[in-house]
Amino acid sequence: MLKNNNIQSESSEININNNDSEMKKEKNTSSSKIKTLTLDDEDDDDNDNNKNNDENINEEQSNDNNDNSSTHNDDIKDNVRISDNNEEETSTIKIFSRIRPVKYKVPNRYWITKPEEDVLNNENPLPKIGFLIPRSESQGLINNQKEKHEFKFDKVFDKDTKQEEIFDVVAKDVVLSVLDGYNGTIFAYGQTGSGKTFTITGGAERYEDRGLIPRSLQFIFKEIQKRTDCEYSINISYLEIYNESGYDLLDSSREAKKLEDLPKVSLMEDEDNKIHIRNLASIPAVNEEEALNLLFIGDTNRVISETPSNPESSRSHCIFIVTVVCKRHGHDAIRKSKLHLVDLAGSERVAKTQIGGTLLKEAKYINLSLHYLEQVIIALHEKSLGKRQHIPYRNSMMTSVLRDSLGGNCKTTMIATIAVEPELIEESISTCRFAQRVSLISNKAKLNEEIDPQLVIERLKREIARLKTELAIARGDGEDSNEELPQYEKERVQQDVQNYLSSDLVSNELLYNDYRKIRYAFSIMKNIINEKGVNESQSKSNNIDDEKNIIEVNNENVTVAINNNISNSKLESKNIEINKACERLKKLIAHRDNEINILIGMVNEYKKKVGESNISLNEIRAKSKSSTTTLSSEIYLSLKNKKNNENNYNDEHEEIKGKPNAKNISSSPDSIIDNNDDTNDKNNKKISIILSPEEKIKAYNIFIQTYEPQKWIDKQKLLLKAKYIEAKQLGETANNYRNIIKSLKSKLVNGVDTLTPEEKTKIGSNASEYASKYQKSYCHLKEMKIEIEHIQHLLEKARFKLTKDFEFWILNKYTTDSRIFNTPNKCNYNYFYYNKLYLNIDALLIV
Ligand SMILES: Nc1ncnc2c1ncn2[C@@H]1O[C@H](COP(=O)(O)OP(=O)(O)OP(=O)(O)O)[C@@H](O)[C@H]1O
Repeated sequence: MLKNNNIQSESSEININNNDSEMKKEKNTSSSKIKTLTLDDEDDDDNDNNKNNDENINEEQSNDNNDNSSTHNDDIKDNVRISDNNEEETSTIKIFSRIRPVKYKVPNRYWITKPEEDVLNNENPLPKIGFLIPRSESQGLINNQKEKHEFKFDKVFDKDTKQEEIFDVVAKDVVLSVLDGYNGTIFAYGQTGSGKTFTITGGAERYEDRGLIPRSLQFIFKEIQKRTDCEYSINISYLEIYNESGYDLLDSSREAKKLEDLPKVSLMEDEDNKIHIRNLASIPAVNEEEALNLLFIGDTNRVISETPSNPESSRSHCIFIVTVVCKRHGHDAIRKSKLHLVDLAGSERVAKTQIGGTLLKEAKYINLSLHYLEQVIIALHEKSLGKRQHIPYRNSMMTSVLRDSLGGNCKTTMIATIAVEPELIEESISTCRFAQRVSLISNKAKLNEEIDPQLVIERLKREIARLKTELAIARGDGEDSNEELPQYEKERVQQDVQNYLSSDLVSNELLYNDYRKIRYAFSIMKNIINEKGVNESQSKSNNIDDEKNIIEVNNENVTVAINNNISNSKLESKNIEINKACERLKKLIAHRDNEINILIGMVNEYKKKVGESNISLNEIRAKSKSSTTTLSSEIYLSLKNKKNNENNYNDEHEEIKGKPNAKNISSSPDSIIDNNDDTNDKNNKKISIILSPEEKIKAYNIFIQTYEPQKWIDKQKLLLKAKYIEAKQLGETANNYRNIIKSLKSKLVNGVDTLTPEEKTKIGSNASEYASKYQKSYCHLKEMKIEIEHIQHLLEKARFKLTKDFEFWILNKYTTDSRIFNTPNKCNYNYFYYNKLYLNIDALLIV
């Protein structure tokens, strides 16, 4: 059961370490006791250890080259213990590998060994993935280079594995544990382009390609519905770590054009060594749609703020956090757990990539943080062997955030994404080696349960009220008289009894110190029990008595019981009951009606948006017809306020400012550079290229002809249209069912006295048949809504990407080929300034 959580965005401080398993009062973690965490704030001995670890890595890697590389530690793997009190589970991190489909035909240099095929290793068989690196003939005849490399995994997923299977095997158990109150982490590791984002978030093309995040959200909300003994609240956060700085991806207050526009988060550590993320929004989601919407906001911010240096690859680490709070009915303790879904940046080594500039800077940061991750993993292994105590989590932001996921209070799973193209195999072997080390880490997942003082107060208040009532009765203070209970009091008691019987809450009690009310409540309950007994015996015997017709419309637990053959004295009250049940049914239908209208409104909106996205794709063309001064491309480049940059920046700034009449020129339709220097924020310069309408049309037409994703965009638009038609038909069918139910119901009500019992039975079973049809089409419509929203989101992302790609394309064209604009002189003039400015700014960004 999900708590209808209307709270605003929760505290902007997220506590990562939920490592208090014992019931205890929340400790005072006031800001005075929390200190800001600086990442280089590491003990000296760690630096020494880092050095040792470097050596260890090398040593381990060279070992791996010389002997069997199946280092997956079977002893530890088997050693999953559950402590006596069942609140703490020690287990090693599970590792999986997933092979990405090859992008072109390549020689097959890998194989998968299933456990049953592994005749040499029968004791603890695990699947293996193997790679072949043929010996290089250029190294001569005597060549000891190892050709075959094999690695064990808990499971190896081959190229054709569906996303659904990945979720079922890799994520389901972790998500279930999170709902039970344990922390869980799933992280993807692998080289650029090996399928980490595809696995964690999903593919950008098809609904079936949804990744672990949307599937986990769907699973969580479905599971919560089933768990009626608990009240859950779910909060979502989405963090991106780029070059050792953290950003909140769920910010929708500002129009982010680049990563630096997003709110920056910081890490704090309290006196209990718990890490808190400051300034990261934690937004409540009451249903799957809301949670998916937050994912979409984060994903869109991710796309918009993608660094231009390498648009094809994510150069940052992204962590999607689901916080689950569970209150069990009748318990004072609450369970608070977190699910981290982590998409790490590409793990390729800098040395191998011939890159420079911003890319090199990014790669260094990525490598550094992944290197620190590796160090943490090695240190954890050494700790398990008793060789060291301290783990250098604080060396990087990513390891600080994932502190509990690695060797802490968490059930962690890693998925190694593998590319098997021959030129990428070496990197894939590195990924597998990394995974083998990860598999050695042992985590202690604890049940994150703590007493909630609020719940205790509520329980004590109830207890006091009960004791007061009992005391009043014991003293004889309770009201008692021979007078009959007034009608309004009777109705109130009736309502109380109904609430009492329908509520799952243990806290829901009937407390009266008036004997008349107590007696009346008992009589109501007696009647209900008697009636229930009659109904049950009837349905058991499956023999519909001519005298008694019972119609059950099982639509969201609404049961309409109509009993015809009842004594005159009870007839009136039965009629009231029937009317009440009809009213409830009416309300339910009106409610559903409303929901269907909303859904239909929504699909209509999508239809409009499909039209709009057509417009947006041709936006530039359309707008340019009506305006001569519209910007076709605006690129906001943020200059960092670094002292060492300032001089460069000011020089550049002066140079542009010094150009004659920049502002006057901006109103002309010719291509110019508009240096918008009246902004207050000196660090945020806006550089615009203004093209004439003709130039814009021309540029866009050329761009779109070769824009590969356009084909996919067109296909998705068609698909969306088809889905819309399907949803509309489904909505109409549901409406028809609803109308039929309505007319059957009124037939029944109007014919209470005139219809024969057979007729009533028939109408009743018809109504229940249509109710279940209605329910089915309603559920189907709801599923379609999510699918339509997903496609819509993919299109939105594609639209952002198209805009960005067009901007960068136009920028490159500007700098390389001004002929397309047909105004060679002016373009050359602008090209000169623009190109110069752009390059300089790019240089400034490399701090
Ligand atoms: N299992 C798969 N099935 C189909 N396509 C896949 C699969 N894995 C990856 N792809 C495709 O390969 C491309 C690269 O994948 P993806 O972006 O997930 O890589 P990545 O590891 O996240 O890269 P980076 O580290 O650069 O972000 C994408 O176009 C993606 O759709």
